[in-house]
Amino acid sequence: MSHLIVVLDPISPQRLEQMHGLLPDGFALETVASRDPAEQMAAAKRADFLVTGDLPVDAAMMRAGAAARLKGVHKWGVGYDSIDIDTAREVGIRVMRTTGSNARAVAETAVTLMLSVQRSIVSGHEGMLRGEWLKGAVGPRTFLLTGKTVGLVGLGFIGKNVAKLLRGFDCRILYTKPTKLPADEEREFGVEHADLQTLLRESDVVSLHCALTPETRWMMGKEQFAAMKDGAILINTARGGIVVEEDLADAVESGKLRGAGVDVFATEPPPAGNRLIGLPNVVVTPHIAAQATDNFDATVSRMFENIRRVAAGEPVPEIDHLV
Ligand SMILES: NC(=O)c1ccc[n+]([C@@H]2O[C@H](COP(=O)([O-])OP(=O)(O)OC[C@H]3O[C@@H](n4cnc5c(N)ncnc54)[C@H](O)[C@@H]3O)[C@@H](O)[C@H]2O)c1
Ligand SMILES: O=C(O)[C@H](O)COP(=O)(O)O
Repeated sequence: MSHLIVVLDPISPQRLEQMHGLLPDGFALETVASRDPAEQMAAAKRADFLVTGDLPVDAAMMRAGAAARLKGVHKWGVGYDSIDIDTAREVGIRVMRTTGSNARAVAETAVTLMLSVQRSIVSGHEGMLRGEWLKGAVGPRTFLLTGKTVGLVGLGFIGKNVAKLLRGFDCRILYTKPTKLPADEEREFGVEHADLQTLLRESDVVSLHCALTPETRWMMGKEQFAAMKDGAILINTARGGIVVEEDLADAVESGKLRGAGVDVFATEPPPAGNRLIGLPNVVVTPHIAAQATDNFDATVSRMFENIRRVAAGEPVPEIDHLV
C-alpha cells in the first residue's frame, strides 16, 4: 500500500524532482500549488503525512486529517510554532521536525546580518545602484564587529553556532536562556550567562535565537529597546512574533538603535506598509536564514526517514520527535 506525503508549501519543479529521487519505496509525493486555506485543508484530508515549512497546520486541519487518514505532520526545519501540537496530541497525530538541521545556515545568516549592519554594506550598495558615491556619508555610520559585546537570546543549536562563528571576531559573548549551561560548555563556546536585562544593557549587538512560545511572544518591545545600549543593533532570525515591529521601527527611527537585521516577520509575507522595510540601516531578508542548497538532500532524507518510521510503526529518534 502506498502512503501519500503532501508538502503544503509550494516548491519548484526542480526541488520536487530532487525530492522524488529521495522518496522511500511505498510512498507517493505531492505538493499544494497555493497558500489558499481551502487547498491546504483539502491536502489534510487526502494525505497520510503532511510536510510544512511555514504554512500553519491548525486544529481544524488536525481534526479533519485525523478523521480521514492523516498519521503525521513533519515540520520542514525546526520552529514548530505554527503547528497545533496540543490538538495533534489529542487526536493522535505524530509531529516531527529536523532538530538542528539548519543551525549552521541560520547562524551564518545572523552573522551576515550583523556584519551587513555594522559595515553599512547594504546602504553603500543601494547608493551605488542609485548612482550615488556615499563614501563620506556612510563612513561615519560604519563600525567594527570585532571586539563588540554580542548578546544571544537563546543558546540552542543556532545560538551555539553563532558563538562558534564569532570566535574570529574576539567578541565578548553573553547569553540568556532559562537554564544556564554547565561551566565546561560555557568555556567551550566562550560564552557568559546573563539575565535578559543585563544582556540588553551591555550588548552592542543583540541576536535572537529562541523559539516563539507564549513566554517569548512580543518579548522585545518598547521597554526592552529602551533598556538597550544607545546605538546598539538588533538581529532577528528567530521569529517575527518575538518582536513588536512598530516598537523596533520607532527605536531605529529615533536613533536609539543604530540599525537592525530582520529575516522573520510577525506576518509573512509582511503586508505593504511594514515600517521596518525601507528604514535606513535595517537590512531585511525574506525568511531565508535556514535555506542552504547544500543541506537540501540531507534534510529531505532525514524527514522521509522519520515519516517512513512512523508508517512502519518504528520509533522516531527522540531528537526529532515532538508528539
Ligand atoms: N529564520 C529561519 O529560517 C529560522 C531557521 C531555524 C530556526 N529558526 C527559529 O530559531 C529558533 C531556535 O532554533 P534552534 O534550532 O536554535 O532551537 P533550540 O531549541 O536548539 O534553541 C532554542 C534556545 O532558546 C532557549 N530559550 C527558550 N526560552 C527562552 C526564553 N524565554 N528566553 C531566552 N531563551 C530561551 C532555549 O533554552 C534554547 O537554548 C527556532 O525555534 C525557530 O523559531 C528560524
Ligand atoms: O524553523 C525553521 O526551521 C525555519 O524558520 C525554516 O522554516 P520555514 O520553512 O518556516 O522557513
